Amino acid sequence: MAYGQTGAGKTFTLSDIVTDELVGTTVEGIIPRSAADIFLKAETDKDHEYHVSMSYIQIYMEMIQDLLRPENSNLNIRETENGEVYVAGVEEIQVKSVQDVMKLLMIGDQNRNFAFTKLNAHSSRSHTIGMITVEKKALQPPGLRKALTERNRRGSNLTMPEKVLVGKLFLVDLAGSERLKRSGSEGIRATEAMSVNMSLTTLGKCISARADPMVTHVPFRDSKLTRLLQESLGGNAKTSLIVNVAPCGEFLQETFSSLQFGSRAMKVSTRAIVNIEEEFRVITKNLQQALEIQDKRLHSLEAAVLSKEEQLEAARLSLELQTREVEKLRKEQKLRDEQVSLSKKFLEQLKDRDKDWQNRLELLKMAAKDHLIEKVHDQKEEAAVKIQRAYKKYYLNHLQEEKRKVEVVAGSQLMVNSAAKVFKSLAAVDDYFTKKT
Ligand SMILES: Nc1ncnc2c1ncn2[C@@H]1O[C@H](COP(=O)(O)OP(=O)(O)OP(=O)(O)O)[C@@H](O)[C@H]1O
Repeated sequence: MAYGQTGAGKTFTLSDIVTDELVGTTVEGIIPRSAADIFLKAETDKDHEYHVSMSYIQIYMEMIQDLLRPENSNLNIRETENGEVYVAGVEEIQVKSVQDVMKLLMIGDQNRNFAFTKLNAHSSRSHTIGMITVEKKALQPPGLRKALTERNRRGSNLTMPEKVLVGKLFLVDLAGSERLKRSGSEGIRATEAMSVNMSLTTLGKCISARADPMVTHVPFRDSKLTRLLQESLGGNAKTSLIVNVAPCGEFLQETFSSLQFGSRAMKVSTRAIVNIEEEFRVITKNLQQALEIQDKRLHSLEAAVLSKEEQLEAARLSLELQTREVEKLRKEQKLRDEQVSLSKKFLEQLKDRDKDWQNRLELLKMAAKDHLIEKVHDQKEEAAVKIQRAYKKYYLNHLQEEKRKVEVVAGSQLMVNSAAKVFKSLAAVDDYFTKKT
């Protein structure tokens, strides 16, 4: 971390690579040197695998901007469950060489200058923080890797969690620490200067608090800078503070306060421990797999629930239809019952009427019978009379005829006697019929 007034050489110390072509020497800042150290170590260590990534941000007026993705201009600081502070959503780019690191620094500085030109501000008004994360993982012995591959081929899904060392290097180029009065700022410049002042003052307070074992509260949360550097200021970290001072007498006051700041910082002791974590990629992969399985289960459960809901809905509809049908049938049955009851009543009435009619019919029959008998009797008698008359007429005619014949044959006595007998019998018949009529 480089502290000092503007122009005192903080950026030069941290990131510049200056080549003196006349003498043929190159002076490199701390960042290129640190990166070179890291990559040299990674290259020569054959027992471990290294993964190096880099982020580059600036804090301007208490806003965190990602210099590798400048559109992310107001990032938030978050804390993990372990109390590790990090910038949420910051771009982390893998780097494989010092050149990669310097290229990203250059891109970040260009974005920073572009942003400041747009704001008509000076780059010394912001703190820049380059973060290099190194993950060191022990390589798996080839035999173990082979055995694992073999087991997985047979259907297992084994991923052996590996222990990795994780280290973070914060390279902090603080904003110029000159006094507000000297910067002679007004308006937005004054606000910028106050913001820088506030964060540097908070940094001083945190360092003082850390340096004093009697003080328990350290105001890390008072500024974004101290919040982010919380671990570096006396926590689980190794911290180096470079105080840059200008050699001119003109800046005596600034030089004095910068040295005071440095001397306070010297009292702060840090305690670094090795950060061993399970490799997050393996954990992520395992979690991802577990998540996918859960997702699938969830989907199938959702589908099952959906199908059950559909079945339930169908059953509910069917029940509703059946209930309506039953209700309809019940009403129809009620109507039918009413009709049956009415029909029964009507039938009873009909029966009564039928009885009545039967009686009447009987009476009529009897009357008709009597009438018929009477009529038949009359007709019989009438017919008998008619027959008697017809007989009488016939016998009379016959007798007349016989008489005439007798008269014709009157010559014989026998005939006369016979005739007399006939006349006698005829007279008897005539008498009989005459009596009858
Ligand atoms: N030790 C040095 N040798 C040669 N040149 C230097 C040295 N220190 C600083 N300079 C030069 O001084 C100028 C200002 O330095 P630099 O930009 O590093 O200051 P700074 O403290 O980072 O300022 P700011 O706060 O504005 O960022 C640069 O041109 C730089 O090259």
